Amino acid sequence: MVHAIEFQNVTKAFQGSLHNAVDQINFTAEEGEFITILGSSGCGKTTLLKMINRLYEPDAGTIIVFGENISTLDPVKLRRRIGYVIQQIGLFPHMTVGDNIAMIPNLLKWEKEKTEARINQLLTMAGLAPEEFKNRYPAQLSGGQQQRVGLARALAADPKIMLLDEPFGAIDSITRTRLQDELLTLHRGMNKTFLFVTHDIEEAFKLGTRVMIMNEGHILQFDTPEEIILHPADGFVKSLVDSARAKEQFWEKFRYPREYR
Ligand SMILES: Nc1ncnc2c1ncn2[C@@H]1O[C@H](COP(=O)(O)OP(=O)(O)OP(=O)(O)O)[C@@H](O)[C@H]1O
Repeated sequence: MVHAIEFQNVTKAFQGSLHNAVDQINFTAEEGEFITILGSSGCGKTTLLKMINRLYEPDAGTIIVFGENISTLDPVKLRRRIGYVIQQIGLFPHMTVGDNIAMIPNLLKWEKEKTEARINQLLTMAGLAPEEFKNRYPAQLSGGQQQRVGLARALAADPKIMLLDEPFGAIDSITRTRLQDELLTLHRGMNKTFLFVTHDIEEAFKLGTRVMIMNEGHILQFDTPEEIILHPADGFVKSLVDSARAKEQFWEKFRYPREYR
């Protein structure tokens, strides 16, 4: 079976650090999964994600994406096949919303009409009327709208994998809840693999079909939210779950039918 993503004994250390940022990690992610990666600051979440699009190179181990060892691929071409959304959004301020979304299609030399249709489709999907938003500049958008455009841009060339690094971290909680719901709906309509980094346990359990819990460069548990709640792998995971389940909103995730999770 070809996995969407496979990590085989992957290790990454940064100079001057006492322990490995990511230490001998093994896991597989399948097509269509929504995986959330949860852990406290500095546990290696971002490092893990950035190795998938080769913004970081591992010191040891192998990463395989849809059957291909990514170390053998051209990093630039690999990145065009993988959507990437970060907290800081990274929209180009001097480019309109439409041009931001068209960035990868233009690099891939799509026909103008095809790109135009894709911009309209993605903006509509992101809840932004194309005629109203296409020609605006990022500074003329709210934070939540900018994040929607960031998502639309990452989806432009229809990547099979989406890497999302705390995309809603800087957004107020009301907008954040709405964006989470929209992202779930979006994911349901696509057969894409999402890897979503967060340090917010409620967000991780609400969004993830499986949750990867990390600590100090290791994966402590990687399972469905239900399994983690029922059978926490160790004391660390148990205390994490206990701290969250006391809060009412933790249970909101169960609004979502099981077959979608
Ligand atoms: N470019 C870098 N140079 C040196 N050390 C780094 C670099 N990037 C990350 N590290 C270190 O590697 C470890 C893991 O960092 P990483 O950014 O992956 O953590 P994280 O779990 O994403 O944290 P956060 O939630 O704070 O973003 C940390 O100890 C960090 O200080």
